[in-house]
Amino acid sequence: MITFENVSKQFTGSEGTFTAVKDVSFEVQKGDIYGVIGFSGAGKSTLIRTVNLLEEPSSGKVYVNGRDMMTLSADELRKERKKIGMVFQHFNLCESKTVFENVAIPLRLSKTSKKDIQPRVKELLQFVGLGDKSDHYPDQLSGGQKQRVGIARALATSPEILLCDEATSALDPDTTQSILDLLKRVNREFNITILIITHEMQVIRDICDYVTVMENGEMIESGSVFDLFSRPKAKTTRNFVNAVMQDQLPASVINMIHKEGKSNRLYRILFEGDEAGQPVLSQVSKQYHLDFNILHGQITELQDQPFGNLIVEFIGEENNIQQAVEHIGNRLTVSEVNINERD
Ligand SMILES: Nc1ncnc2c1ncn2[C@@H]1O[C@H](COP(=O)(O)OP(=O)(O)OP(=O)(O)O)[C@@H](O)[C@H]1O
Repeated sequence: MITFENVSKQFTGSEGTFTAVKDVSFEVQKGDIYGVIGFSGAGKSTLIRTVNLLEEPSSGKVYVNGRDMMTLSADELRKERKKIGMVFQHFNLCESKTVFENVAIPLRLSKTSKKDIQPRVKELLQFVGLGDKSDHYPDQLSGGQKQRVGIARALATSPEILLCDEATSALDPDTTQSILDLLKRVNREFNITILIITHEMQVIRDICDYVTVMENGEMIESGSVFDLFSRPKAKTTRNFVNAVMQDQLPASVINMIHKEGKSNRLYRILFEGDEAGQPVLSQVSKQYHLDFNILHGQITELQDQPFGNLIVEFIGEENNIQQAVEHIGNRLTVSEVNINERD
């Protein structure tokens, strides 16, 4: 649906040329929610803006529905842009217009007949939960409500793609969650493909199917959200994952282990899908006569599947521990944790 092929973008200013995006290639399939995560300045905004050519790539290509956006005539580009809605971090609402009029803007621009505008806007406001705010002005709304107006406006012309540029970054955690739930409904109910850029790993965890991690303009890691969370490779990715999954032992636990001077073995166990519901630890504990101590971790949901990441200490005979780990490894992902080398 959206293909980035070796996309690079340079900006030239008084201080010379700066490369904001370097050789980025990935594909967003129809119906997916695809996230791009990175710190400030990683090049995310520049990249997302190449999709509707708000920013022209310096080299490489961006295809939308198989069409190279750079080769379109002005008229064709206008038509393609109608199929791409955009949601912004700071909402970009027109403060002097009512909620109704803000949502109607794209309909008026696309010359929708007056009699069709009224029911369409009403339907959109109902969908985003603002059916009673039609005559309000933006300054009478909370941040979350403003973003709902922004989403309704982006959906007005029934786009196939929604681009979200840090759509939740200006919102508090509860409001973020409600906007993410709304974006998920947009995706599921209208089958709209969503490309979202963010610096918040929670956004990736909660709604995305696939993710690309960017750093200094480059893609450093890419894959399904499940794979990236369960097996992050790059250091930056691990830091992002750790921010929401707490998959590293906290210093207090490490200090406690050092203080006790115990040499028992610690293992990281990843539970995925159906396995997350199985009593694996109590089974091996009985079978191999071991005690176990869950030192850290959590069970959460990724892409609508349970996912657990636990750090467990086994206490017992070395031989039994080895057999238990082998047993667990036949069903789950298990690896030894060395507390002296933080991974
Ligand atoms: N029009 C421009 N002219 C010059 N430099 C630019 C321009 N737009 C972006 N940049 C630079 O390109 C780099 C990437 O910016 P970009 O906004 O794409 O990053 P980002 O990952 O979206 O970060 P943020 O979340 O802070 O916007 C930054 O160093 C920025 O200063």
